[in-house]
Amino acid sequence: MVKINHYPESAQVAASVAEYIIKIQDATLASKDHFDIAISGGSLGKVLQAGLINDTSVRDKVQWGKWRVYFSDERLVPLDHEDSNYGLFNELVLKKLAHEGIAGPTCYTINESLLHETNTSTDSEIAKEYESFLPKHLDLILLGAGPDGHTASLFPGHALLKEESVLIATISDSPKPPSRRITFTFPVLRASKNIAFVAEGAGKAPVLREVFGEAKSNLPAELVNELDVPVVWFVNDPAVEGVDFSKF
Ligand SMILES: O=C(O)[C@H](O)[C@@H](O)[C@H](O)[C@H](O)COP(=O)(O)O
Repeated sequence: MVKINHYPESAQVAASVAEYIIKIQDATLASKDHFDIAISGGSLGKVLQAGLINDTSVRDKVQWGKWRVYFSDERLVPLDHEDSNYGLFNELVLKKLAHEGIAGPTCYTINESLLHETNTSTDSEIAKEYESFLPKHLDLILLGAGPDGHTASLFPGHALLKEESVLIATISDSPKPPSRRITFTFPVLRASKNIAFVAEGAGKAPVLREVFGEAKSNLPAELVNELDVPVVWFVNDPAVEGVDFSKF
């Protein structure tokens, strides 16, 4: 089941994403102690900062202390490196929360002690350890979509699209730098209770016309849409220019 929410302004996208997250957070916390949420890199950090922290009408509704935050993909660089997805979340969300005196979430990061700048022999240990952190079902996975249709670090035509034997895979040939990463595989996405995409900007329109088009594209973002999981897209109007919404 796929739903698309589109808005003229980025501020409206952020507000709508925040409202959606709070709804799932509240429904989740009504029956368990933690909210297991995965986030991605790219522009998502900015959206979360705008929607969940800067918007004071929402800020008090976020139960950060009960959040367990995972990363749908992570670049194999130190956590304070500018390419780190955790590093970005730290800069945009965690530091901002600390500055506001708000206690932050529990974050699951890659084990930096296993990271070597040039030697990739321990990358699979990093993936294996990260896999051990994952709950059976995430409550929500927030994804981005690249202009090539990739999501997390699952790239078009890559063998990892068919990976079923591990939950976290290593990738050493990512077409988008940096080339060494770990990523959720489809079994994790398939087991999630909810999935949402956030995609903004005219640069996304050509690929979203393919993802939502009549002809099957087999692009990773389209393969996520086809899962038996509720999938909601949050986009601004330029990102979906020319997209045919009739079947959604
Ligand atoms: O680590 C990564 O490369 C990101 O997780 C990636 O999958 C991102 O979500 C998309 O490329 C969309 O990026 P934007 O949000 O910047 O468009």
